Parts: sequence; C-alpha cells; structure tokens
Amino acid sequence: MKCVLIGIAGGTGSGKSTFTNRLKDAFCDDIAVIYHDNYYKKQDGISFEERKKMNYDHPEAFETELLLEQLRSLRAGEAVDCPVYDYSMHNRSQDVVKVEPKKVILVEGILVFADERLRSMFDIKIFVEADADERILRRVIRDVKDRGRDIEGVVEQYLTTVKPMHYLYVEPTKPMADVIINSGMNEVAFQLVKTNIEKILESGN
Ligand SMILES: Nc1ncnc2c1ncn2[C@@H]1O[C@H](COP(=O)(O)OP(=O)(O)O)[C@@H](O)[C@H]1O
Ligand SMILES: Nc1ccn([C@@H]2O[C@H](COP(=O)(O)O)[C@@H](O)[C@H]2O)c(=O)n1
Repeated sequence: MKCVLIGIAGGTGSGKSTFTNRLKDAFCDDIAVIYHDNYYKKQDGISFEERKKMNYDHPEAFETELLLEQLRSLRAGEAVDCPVYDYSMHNRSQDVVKVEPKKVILVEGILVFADERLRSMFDIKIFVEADADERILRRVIRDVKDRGRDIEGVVEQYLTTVKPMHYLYVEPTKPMADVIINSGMNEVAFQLVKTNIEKILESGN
C-alpha cells in the first residue's frame, strides 16, 4: 500500500487543528492523524515550575526522531503507539494511542516543516496562516479554557518564546508549503483537499 503523508503547519492559533479535525471528521478511520505536539520531549526529571518556563516553540523541544521512526513504521504497514501530551502538566502523559497504518496520514504541528528530515517525507505540504493578532486572541481563549492556563501566563509566554520562535522557525517554513490557506475554516480549501484525499483513497495503489 502506498502511503501519502500530508503535513499541516502554521503558527499557533492559525487553525491547523481546526482544518485537520474537519478532515478527520470527514474521513474518520479511513485516514490517520498524528499531532507533533504529542512528541514534546518527556520531562519527568524536571519540576512543574521548571517545565512551565520552558521554550515549547523551539524545534529542540520535540522528540522528532520518535515521530520520524513512527512515520517510517506506518509507511511500512506497521501500527505504532503514539505518545500523548498533557498541556496542563507540561509533560507527556502515561497514555499511548495506537495508530494503524492508513493510505493517508495527516501530520499536524507548528514546526512540521522546520525539520528537513520530516519535511522531505511529506507528499503534500499545507500551511495555514492567520494574522498574529487573531492567533494570539484565539490562543488566550483556548489556553485558558482547554489547557489549564491563566491570562498573565499566556501573555508572558507569548512575548518571551512563542512570538520570537514563530518568526525564527515557523514563518520561514511558509514558502516551503505547496498550498497556503488563509483559514482552517476556509470551505474552498477544505473541499479541494478533501477531493484530493478521496482520489487517493479510491486509487488502487
Ligand atoms: N477562522 C476561525 N475563526 C474563528 N475561530 C477560529 C478560526 N480558526 C480557529 N478558530 C478557533 O481558534 C482556536 C485555535 O484554533 P486551532 O485550530 O486549535 O489552532 P492551531 O491548531 O493552529 O493552534 C480554536 O478554539 C478554534 O476553534
Ligand atoms: N507544555 C506546553 C507545550 C506546548 N505549548 C504550546 O503549544 C503550542 C503549539 O500548539 P498549537 O495547537 O497552538 O499549534 C506552541 O506554541 C507551544 O507554545 C505550551 O504552551 N505548553
């Protein structure tokens, strides 16, 4: 079975997960979805207070080697146990999620195009963009509602690490994408990608 890997990158709050989850809802178990965030390095030996202060927007924050290894396994037709990240603890949880090999695999994350080894595995590269002010406003609401954060902490983290790392590592990957979409809610972009995936799933390879 030929496996098609689709990378979905973009800044924090741009709408990557929104776009990815719409595709997942459309195709359910016919496709696999992997989130780079689940591959943030394990930080068991560091206190919660220390973990809180770490830079989570630098490529070194991720165990990308494990993601590469698991994507190779999936391409070879083997199921993998993906790690699961707990944002409220700033650490990996004890859980794993079994992901079965599929003909189409979506890989989503802020930095999935920043690592050349990962970038070169993608057959299709999509970048979701949104203005920085919209992204941070969405992030404040999401982080407080869903990720156990307070407003002061979100603002401090944004100014010290998220914003500078975005311009150093995320934004420069935008021109590397095959397609740049202006919103995770863009219906035309969604239909184009959906049709493409349908064709891949219908093809006999
Ligand atoms: N175009 C949009 N308009 C309004 N809200 C949006 C839009 N895109 C995403 N959101 C909301 O913003 C938040 C962050 O979006 P998300 O898709 O999780 O971004 P990302 O995965 O890129 O960080 C979510 O609560 C989502 O519902
Ligand atoms: N412990 C952590 C780990 C990551 N983050 C932030 O998550 C952002 C990436 O996820 P998106 O859904 O927003 O793309 C990234 O910008 C990290 O700063 C965190 O806050 N805490």
